[in-house]
Amino acid sequence: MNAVAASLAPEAPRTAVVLLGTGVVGRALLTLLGTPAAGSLRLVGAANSRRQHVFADGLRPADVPDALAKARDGRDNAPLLAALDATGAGRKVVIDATACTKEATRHAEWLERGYHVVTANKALAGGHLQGWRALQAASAGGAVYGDAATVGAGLPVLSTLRRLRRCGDSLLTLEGVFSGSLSWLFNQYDGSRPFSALLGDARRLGFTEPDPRSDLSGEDVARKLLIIARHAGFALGSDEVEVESLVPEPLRDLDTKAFLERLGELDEPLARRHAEAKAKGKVLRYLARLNQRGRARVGLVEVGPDHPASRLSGTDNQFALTTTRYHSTPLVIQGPGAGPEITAQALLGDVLAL
Ligand SMILES: NC(=O)C1=CN([C@@H]2O[C@H](COP(=O)(O)OP(=O)(O)OC[C@H]3O[C@@H](n4cnc5c(N)ncnc54)[C@H](OP(=O)(O)O)[C@@H]3O)[C@@H](O)[C@H]2O)C=CC1
Ligand SMILES: N[C@@H](CC=O)C(=O)O
Repeated sequence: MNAVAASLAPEAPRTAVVLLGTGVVGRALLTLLGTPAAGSLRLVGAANSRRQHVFADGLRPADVPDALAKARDGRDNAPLLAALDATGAGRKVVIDATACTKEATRHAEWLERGYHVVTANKALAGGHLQGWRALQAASAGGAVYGDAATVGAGLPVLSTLRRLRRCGDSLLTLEGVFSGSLSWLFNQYDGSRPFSALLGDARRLGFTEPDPRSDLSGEDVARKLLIIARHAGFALGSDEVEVESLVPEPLRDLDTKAFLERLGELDEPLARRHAEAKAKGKVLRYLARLNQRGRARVGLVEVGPDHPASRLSGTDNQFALTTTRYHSTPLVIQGPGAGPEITAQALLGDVLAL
């Protein structure tokens, strides 16, 4: 019997959860919810973009895809929240594993209503400053915002920053590689295979955003930079990050399907950038930087063999934090920064930490 099945019982669970999003990350989380680590949780509802299914006594995680395929009601969060309430659980949690901006705008409201929110979706915390402020105000009521998955796919970046700040330390500068997919792409790319073919692989491996332009445009990296900077006390607006997009102009306004059919148009400009860097003995890395004056930039940079980002592999992210106490050399957090399993684990970890 799986772990959540073991908790299918009429008495109130300690923690009840609903899951929004059953894509790459959501499915990996459903797998983890079926393991003993999740034994104390009761999953009472799940939704994709079109439908939801609720069952107050608990859903077996493995049954969710089937239940959603058979569900008839159109998309509505009210029955999911009602299912959480009906459990009488001490901790009621909404897990957001979508990339949907509309759902993200509801995070603050859910917190205000006493639901904990655990999210991989960065659209609110990494969006307009107003949204970030609404989140801070809503969290003051006691409900917890679990955001480990929003930066570094769960690498201990935000938790470290919070701990340093509690001790009175302050972030001075920040630099690194914040995108797992762009890291993987530029760590692999040597000109022998077209960039578009590698991007296809990165999508299949679950590293990219649902629309890979969110990665290639720098938007996803900028969101992570904003989340970290805001945690560190920099009140940065989303329009204050200088962002270099790798998406050619004619591909920017297409729908996702049309964009995916024209991926080949990425190849020539990137092959040229790669050759230029190679001629100087350098490699390309998509870097994020925040300086002491709060100036933020994300974009493609040629780095030499002495630069720490030149030695990354796989989906490695790297966050170099210079603080008032980590001053002569930065505190560096490095490791895989994309992938369904580690992201799902970050979500589960935040739920279990409640
Ligand atoms: N992949 C990774 O390595 C990491 C991803 N993340 C974040 O995780 C999130 C999910 O990514 P991923 O799983 O790759 O994306 P997918 O596109 O694979 O899945 C997204 C899921 O969200 C569902 N969805 C969309 N809108 C809604 C809605 N309004 N209500 C309920 N469900 C909705 C989609 O439904 P449908 O199936 O109907 O399309 C789909 O099931 C993103 O925010 C991403 O930034 C964070 C860290 C790492
Ligand atoms: N698409 C993102 C996934 C994690 O946030 C990335 O490539 O880093």
